Amino acid sequence: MVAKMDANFDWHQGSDADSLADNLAGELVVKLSEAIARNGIAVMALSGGSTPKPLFKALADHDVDWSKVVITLVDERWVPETHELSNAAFMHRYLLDALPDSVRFVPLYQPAQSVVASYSAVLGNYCVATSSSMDAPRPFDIVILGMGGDGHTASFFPDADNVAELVDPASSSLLLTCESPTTQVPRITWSLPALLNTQFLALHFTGAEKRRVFEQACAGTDATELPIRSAIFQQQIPLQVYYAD
Ligand SMILES: O=C1O[C@H](COP(=O)(O)O)[C@@H](O)[C@H](O)[C@H]1O
Repeated sequence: MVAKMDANFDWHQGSDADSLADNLAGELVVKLSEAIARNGIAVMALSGGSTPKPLFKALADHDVDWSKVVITLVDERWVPETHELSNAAFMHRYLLDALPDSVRFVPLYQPAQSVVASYSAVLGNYCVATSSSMDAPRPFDIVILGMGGDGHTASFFPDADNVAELVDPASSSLLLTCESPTTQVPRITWSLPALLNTQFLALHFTGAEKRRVFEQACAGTDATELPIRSAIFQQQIPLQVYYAD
């Protein structure tokens, strides 16, 4: 008999989206400083979409040694930065452009390559930025996930052909591709094992509609149906849920 795994999360409720973002940004600054003190470097994977806008703005106001911070994306749409769907462009607009030039950013989109062919280039850039080797890339210190109304997180979409692989905690890949009827363009995403290999894992979302999706996710266990379950039902690292109505 397979034992039923419990949901593994702590709930942090904000009074509104802005104060939630301020609280989470304050926590991230502590985690960044701890990682820098421990390793001389802090590595943070952040989500795109629209929810993180106030978080990015709040984060940029903090005094951190940004020259010791490496930032990458949890996932990306396979489009250049000039495209309106680019998560990298979103991150530049609301975070990177407000930080000192010394901060290191590892984008996931590689011009002039197919998404699958880009894995080793992305990983290579990540390893150079984090002073680690391709055999043992440095784990993340911080991962901030988002969630869509369909229960997707990262680019783990429920209607993707490869959804079982996307939510597989034993996947041997660090990067994966996602194509589905709802994604508009192909996507690249860090895999579930890569994202769970972190010191701090948070899920940041707002609004009653998404809260219902989260509650529905907690009530079942099939992660191919609601991929956010892959972050809720795992025993590697407690998920810190940051929510406001
Ligand atoms: O497509 C994406 O959507 C999710 C959630 O986005 P939001 O606009 O509803 O906040 C995001 O977490 C993911 O990184 C992004 O690529």
